[in-house]
Amino acid sequence: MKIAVMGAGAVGCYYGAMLARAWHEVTLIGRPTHVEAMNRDGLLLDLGTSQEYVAVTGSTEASSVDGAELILFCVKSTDTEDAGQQIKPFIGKDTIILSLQNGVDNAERLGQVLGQPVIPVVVYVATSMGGAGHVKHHGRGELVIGMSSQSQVVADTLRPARIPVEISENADGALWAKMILNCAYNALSAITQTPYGELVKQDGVWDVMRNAVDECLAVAAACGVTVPGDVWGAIEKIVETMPAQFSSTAQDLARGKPSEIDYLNGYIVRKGREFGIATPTNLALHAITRLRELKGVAG
Ligand SMILES: NC(=O)C1=CN([C@@H]2O[C@H](COP(=O)(O)OP(=O)(O)OC[C@H]3O[C@@H](n4cnc5c(N)ncnc54)[C@H](OP(=O)(O)O)[C@@H]3O)[C@@H](O)[C@H]2O)C=CC1
Ligand SMILES: CC(C)(CO)C(=O)C(=O)O
Repeated sequence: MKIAVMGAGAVGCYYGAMLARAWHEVTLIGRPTHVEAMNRDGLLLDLGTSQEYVAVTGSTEASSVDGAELILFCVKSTDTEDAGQQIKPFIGKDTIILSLQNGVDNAERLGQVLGQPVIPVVVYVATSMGGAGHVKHHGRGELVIGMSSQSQVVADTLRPARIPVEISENADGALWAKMILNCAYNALSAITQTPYGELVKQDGVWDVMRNAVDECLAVAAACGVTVPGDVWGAIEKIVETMPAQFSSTAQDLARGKPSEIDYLNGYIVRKGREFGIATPTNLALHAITRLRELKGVAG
């Protein structure tokens, strides 16, 4: 299949590499340094225990989505509208579009820009960029994709490429479950530049997280969302499974990059206002993270 990835970063490069390894024709659209490295050497897929160069086509041009049957949209939530506008003129009417992004409203926002349906995907993977054209896989890789007439084709394409896929009637709920976990950890880790294991040792931190989560659940209920699974159990598990991890928001701030906080705690605050639900903990976490973002973490 002809596949384009919009946003050749940690997530886009990982799934792009897995698909290219399974003999799909993959074009990754990204920034010049990554694109040059991928076109020169191939994309280095670093699985920890093994490394291999995968043949892909790199491009800096959004027009390279032209002719793609499947698009994986993998930019940060802050870039959804811009990147969507860039690819819009080149998308076919039957092209399948997946949003592989955190936050709960990217598929909807992208769909509004493109004027065609976008399938939301919950991404359970840990990846990072190790340098130009070098993606590191740290664990997991499963995707939960929303139900649509195109979802079975997507699953049949991804599964043989060793990408575990579940089609869910409640992908929105699963996106919320992940966002609630992000609302509990990301801002606290970012503001204090502290890994999770250390964070929760401080008196009161579990209480702050519990308050943030209760607010999120109240807002989810007002939005008519059923959040699946044991939300608090999943939050407790993070400390056990990744005590040394800094949140992606902490990493963004440390690198001086815009974070996705407006689409995490910030989203809860906006939705809370809409429904008349007080969200003081999320409000404080969002505002302080934004201030740290503006001033820089060393400031
Ligand atoms: N990394 C992970 O392990 C996980 C990430 N996620 C989610 O997946 C999404 C993607 O995250 P991740 O891959 O880590 O982010 P990255 O920042 O690594 O990747 C996004 C890439 O897209 C590039 N980009 C943005 N806009 C354009 C554009 N218009 N044209 C070309 N390139 C563009 C960015 O460049 P630049 O930075 O220069 O703007 C960046 O290189 C996020 O929503 C994240 O929360 C979900 C689960 C796990
Ligand atoms: C799961 C968690 C909290 C892991 O760090 C994450 O998704 C993030 O950092 O954004």
